Amino acid sequence: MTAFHTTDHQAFGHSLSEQTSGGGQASGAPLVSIRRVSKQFANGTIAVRDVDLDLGAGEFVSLLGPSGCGKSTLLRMIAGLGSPSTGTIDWPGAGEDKAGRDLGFVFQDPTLMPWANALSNVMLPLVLKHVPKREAEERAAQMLALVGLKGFEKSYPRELSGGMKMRVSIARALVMRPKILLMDEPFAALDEITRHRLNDDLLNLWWRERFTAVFVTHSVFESVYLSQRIVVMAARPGRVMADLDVSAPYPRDELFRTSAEYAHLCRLASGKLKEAIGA
Ligand SMILES: Nc1ncnc2c1ncn2[C@@H]1O[C@H](COP(=O)(O)OP(=O)(O)OP(=O)(O)O)[C@@H](O)[C@H]1O
Repeated sequence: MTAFHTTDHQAFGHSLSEQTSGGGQASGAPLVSIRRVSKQFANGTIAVRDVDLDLGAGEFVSLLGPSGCGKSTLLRMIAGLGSPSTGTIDWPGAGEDKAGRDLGFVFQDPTLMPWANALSNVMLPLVLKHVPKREAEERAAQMLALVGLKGFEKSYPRELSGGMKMRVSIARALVMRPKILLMDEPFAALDEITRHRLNDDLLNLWWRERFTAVFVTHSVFESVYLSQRIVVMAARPGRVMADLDVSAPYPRDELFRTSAEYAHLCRLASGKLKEAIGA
């Protein structure tokens, strides 16, 4: 597990502490290293400016900020879906070849193929990599079981609830066992109970599989519940305002969600977000 420079969290127990470097410096070689990245679109909008961030292997990081602060733009650039106007995004362990950038992406919309059942949807990345059919079926079925959809392999997207469709989407993103899972507000359209359940199951999955998770959200509550680190962003131009270390231990569950510590952490993160919005 990656360790971070912290200021006060030992002294205050359950607290948020700010990274002293301001650049999110993980110890050891980071999985992804973002340096002075800016993105200006053709219409002149500066979506992000001068972002410095390291993403360490195995950590759970949220990008938290108001609408328009560049969270999605940053996530998409990490995924290679669009390049920075200036600055660099490196994968130190992956070499020059982009194929070494081993990632899965989950969008807010599950984007499933409506004509294919759950198993076939999850098999898609394996089929594209020419994995033999039998093996692809087995791996996709295992992944569906891991996201809690055993027994729904033959179901079509129209037969699944919003939460179940999102589970299929996560299974599809994880079926190649990527090192990093990038998620762009994956649960924003779901009701609160379903969202809580998916948060819990995502954490269990992350704990078990040890991928790096980067989670874009507007929600202070969701970011505190899930993350080891919260990168708070501000808009116009999109930039990083704070990099917070969430000290609460895992596993996190319903007890944590209803605890005074969680409420306290949410208050602190909310304060940081307000500062960012006011900046
Ligand atoms: N393709 C594009 N062309 C021009 N401007 C864009 C494009 N994509 C995003 N933007 C602008 O860049 C800024 C950042 O957008 P982005 O979607 O990254 O923010 P966000 O924090 O993810 O917002 P939200 O939470 O609403 O999804 C916004 O002002 C947006 O309008």
